[in-house]
Amino acid sequence: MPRTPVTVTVTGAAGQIGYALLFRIASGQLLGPDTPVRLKLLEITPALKAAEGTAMEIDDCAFPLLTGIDISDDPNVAFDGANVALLVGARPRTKGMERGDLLEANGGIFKPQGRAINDHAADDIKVLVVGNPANTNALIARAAAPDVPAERFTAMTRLDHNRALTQLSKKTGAPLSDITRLTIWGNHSATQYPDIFHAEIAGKNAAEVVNDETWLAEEFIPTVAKRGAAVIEVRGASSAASAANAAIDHVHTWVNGTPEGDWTSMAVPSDGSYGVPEGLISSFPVTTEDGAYEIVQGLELNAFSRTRIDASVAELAEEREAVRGLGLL
Ligand SMILES: NC(=O)C1=CN([C@@H]2O[C@H](COP(=O)(O)OP(=O)(O)OC[C@H]3O[C@@H](n4cnc5c(N)ncnc54)[C@H](O)[C@@H]3O)[C@@H](O)[C@H]2O)C=CC1
Ligand SMILES: O=C([O-])CC(=O)C(=O)O
Repeated sequence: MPRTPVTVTVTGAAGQIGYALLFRIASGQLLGPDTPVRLKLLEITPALKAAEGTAMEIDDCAFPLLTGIDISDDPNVAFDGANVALLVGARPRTKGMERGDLLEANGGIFKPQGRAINDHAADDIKVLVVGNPANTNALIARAAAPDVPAERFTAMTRLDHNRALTQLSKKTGAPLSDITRLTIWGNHSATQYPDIFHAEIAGKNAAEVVNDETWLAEEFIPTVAKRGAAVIEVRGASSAASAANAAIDHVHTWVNGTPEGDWTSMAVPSDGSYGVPEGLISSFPVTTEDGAYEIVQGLELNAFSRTRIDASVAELAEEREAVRGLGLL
């Protein structure tokens, strides 16, 4: 018997991430090969035609799992009945900007969308915020949705996680499949902290395998943290297909679970774990099972890690104050 379709709402559907994301969702890569999908696309009015063009192409793929596509410029319509919401629509940064520079331009998008999710989404709604500054935009959306459990609002640090996996694999020569328990802590910004002290390579401690503190501090961490800017510099536009890939990974893991013995990185509302003030949407190591996630508990943090996590969390607290000042919380 065919399963009930899952409604997936994607904002910014006509943008570059949207173009790399929608076909993969419709093909079953987001939720799995047995789950039919209904797509709902949200765009601003001037971009509706471009979204329609993308929808025509999706139709032309004849994806067996896709049961329909609706397009709207009204968040109340686009989030109606949504089980999964991917909030991608926002302005990307350009050369020379930090993601935090987008707070004012993009923050205003997420309050009405949070409200629309509150009023119209399905009871089991799961939200992933991709649009930058992702953590604080998720905070804004969450604050506008008081009837939705706070933990359903998450932001994306999976791209950072994937970037860190590849850098570690290149340094050690270990295959990606041997690397587990890597963590991105904090903000999706240049202050983020990619942590290999608890990571394992084929079961051995990754920091001990690397055994090179200079590489860790001067190459690995800045390369991962500034990778978005490096891509903008070289490509002339911000990461799109890799961001779409990470969004697929984030939701797929949330819905389908982390492998035994491993975890992933997700920015989620803090419950006070690891001294991160409650409510801030900060990246943590998380495990997932049956569509729910839990922050991994009990990791010991050395002074090197503690200082970096504190710096990134302090930035999140500053961003929260800034959007409070803008009347967005
Ligand atoms: N968290 C992460 O790891 C990453 C986040 N990003 C962020 O994702 C966002 C989107 O990036 P791109 O697709 O490259 O940008 P883009 O400019 O190609 O597309 C953005 C789309 O959003 C639409 N949009 C704007 N306001 C909207 C609203 N109120 N409702 C619905 N749609 C709206 C625009 O019309 C446009 O089609 C940017 O903020 C970018 O910085 C990008 C890469 C990674
Ligand atoms: O850096 C940017 O502006 C886009 C982004 O978030 C990333 O690539 O990580």
